[in-house]
Amino acid sequence: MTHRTPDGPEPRPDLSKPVWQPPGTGSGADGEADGIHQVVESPTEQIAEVLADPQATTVVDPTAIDPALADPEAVAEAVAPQRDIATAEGDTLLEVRDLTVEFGGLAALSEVSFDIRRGEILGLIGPNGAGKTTCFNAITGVYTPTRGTVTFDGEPLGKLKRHKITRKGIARTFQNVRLWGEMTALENVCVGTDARHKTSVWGATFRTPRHYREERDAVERGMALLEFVGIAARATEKAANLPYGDQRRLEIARALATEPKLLCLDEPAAGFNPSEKTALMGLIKKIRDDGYTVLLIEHDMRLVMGVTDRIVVLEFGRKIADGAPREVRDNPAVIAAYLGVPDDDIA
Ligand SMILES: Nc1ncnc2c1ncn2[C@@H]1O[C@H](COP(=O)(O)OP(=O)(O)OP(=O)(O)O)[C@@H](O)[C@H]1O
Repeated sequence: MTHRTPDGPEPRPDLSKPVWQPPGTGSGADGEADGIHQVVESPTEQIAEVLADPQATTVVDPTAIDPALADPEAVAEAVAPQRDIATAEGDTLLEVRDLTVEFGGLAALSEVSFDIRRGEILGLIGPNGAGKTTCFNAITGVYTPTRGTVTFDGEPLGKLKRHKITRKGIARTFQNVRLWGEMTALENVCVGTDARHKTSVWGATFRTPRHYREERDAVERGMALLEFVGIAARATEKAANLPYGDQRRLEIARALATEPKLLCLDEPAAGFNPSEKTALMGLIKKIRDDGYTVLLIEHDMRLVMGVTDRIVVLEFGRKIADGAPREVRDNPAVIAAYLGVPDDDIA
């Protein structure tokens, strides 16, 4: 079976079967590969068994699969293996300068500049059509800016393609859920880890020891990620069968699987009820506390005010405010933009 990526026709590996083979059945012709099989231990084997079971679409007990998943600290460590950031927290991670995106004659984004600092949650807000998604798309390589620059971790992103930007450490979720519906939750997350794999096509074809090791690590980290976002019990459920809220969490887990330095969330709470929104706020803070930097587009002001460290406000493609949540909330231009006060009335 060929899986398609949400954005394009790139063929995906078939992960609907266990991602490795039992000892003695490997296609590797030499004993080396079998040697690797023999060091595969539970919990990985147990996860493989669960995945191999065609009836395994029900709730599983993650801690029965891997007792380490009961320890939140161990889970947090597995989710963010690089979280001891070499550069100090608070340094600039992403620099947007004079970013302009035009569609025909329409400027969806005009000369927008802001920074994202390491370890913060930055909110990007604004009324409908303000240019938030366009800004996201220009940062993540979906659109090529008409003018302006985006510098990430000290390097200009220029006209880099999306997958190269992902490899540099920017991951995102989309306004509309984009998952591989026929794949299980765990498989969706394991695909996210592909971005960090070093196995060559040759290595994958001939199933080298490194290939096995990477697949095994992907499954173990995948389970930790699902536990981290709160859906490990649904690991073996097809993504399409998950409740909507869990699908949103799965998207976040899959984005985290690429080990990003910056996680961009495009309206992650869209369609949530108030209690789901509160729970999501907790998750976003937990992600930040685990060492990630987060860029959050969100319509819900309460959520944005409650979770962000700083906020950038756009209106009609231009930045109208930038600051701490309280400053932004009290800014007359922001109030006018949201409440539709005539320009003349703005102090
Ligand atoms: N691919 C495109 N082609 C033409 N116009 C576009 C395109 N993408 C966005 N726009 C226009 O650019 C402007 C900004 O849209 P954008 O989606 O970035 O706003 P937004 O702040 O994310 O809005 P919303 O909150 O409704 O999602 C809008 O006028 C929109 O119609």
